[in-house]
Amino acid sequence: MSYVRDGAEIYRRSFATIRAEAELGGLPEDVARVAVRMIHACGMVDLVGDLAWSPGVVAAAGAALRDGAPVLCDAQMVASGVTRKRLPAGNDVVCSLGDPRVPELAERLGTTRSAAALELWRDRLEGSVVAIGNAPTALFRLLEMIDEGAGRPAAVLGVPVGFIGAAESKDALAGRADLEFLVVRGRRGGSAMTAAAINAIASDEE
Ligand SMILES: C/C1=C2N=C(/C=C3N=C(/C(C)=C4\N[C@@](C)([C@@H]5N=C1[C@](C)(CCC(=O)O)[C@H]5CC(=O)O)[C@@](C)(CC(=O)O)[C@@H]4CCC(=O)O)[C@@](C)(CC(=O)O)[C@@H]\3CCC(=O)O)C(C)(C)[C@@H]/2CCC(=O)O
Repeated sequence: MSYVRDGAEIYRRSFATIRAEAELGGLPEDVARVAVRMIHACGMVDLVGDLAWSPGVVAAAGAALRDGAPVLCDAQMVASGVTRKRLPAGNDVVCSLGDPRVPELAERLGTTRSAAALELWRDRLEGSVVAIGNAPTALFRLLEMIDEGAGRPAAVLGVPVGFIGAAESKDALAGRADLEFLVVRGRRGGSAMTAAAINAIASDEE
């Protein structure tokens, strides 16, 4: 059978197709580069219309990563998708969802495990890069924690997917003047897209 077998060539053609088909013209260059990689992860060139961002988000997240900030992820699927060799400072990629304390925390706090797991981020939140790709409750809880005085991340990529709370949690993030953020408005999102955004910000290489 005839098909492309060269990984680098597949990537080159994919990115060229996305740049030809997606309407990237209205995006700042740094956000466009992130959008291309997010589209690459989900195959939906119309994703651009759902993106919302604060003007400094890519620069802030990139600078934080170069300074060694950890990447705090809501789901292991997000953490697994981050390409470690793209990270500029051997950054820690943290997902606390599997910590043995989390089920009891969730029970006590009356919330999901995804939201409860953020309690274990408290000492690392300040200056971090937060990547939420699955759980709307984690994004809601992050905003509550920041309002309660927890550390302020350098940037928040808020891309949870789904039907219950996903759009609302991302609207809440996009309404924040005090945070650098990138969101995909509406129901679309997911771990792969979120990891792709981190990978784009972490390195200029395609
Ligand atoms: C309500 C939840 C949603 N999960 C979605 C989609 C996917 N989730 C997968 C997997 C394997 C996991 N999801 C959990 C995070 C689990 N999912 C939830 C919760 C019940 C609540 C989260 C919330 O509403 O904020 C959540 C459990 C919790 O108590 O927090 C997961 C921890 C469940 C588990 O396996 O224990 C697990 C994450 C594992 C990890 O990576 O660390 C899917 C792969 C579903 C599947 O198995 O088929 C899929 C992945 C989507 C993605 O790209 O990330 C929704 C649709 C996001 C949904 C939330 C919104 C809704 O409208 O329902």
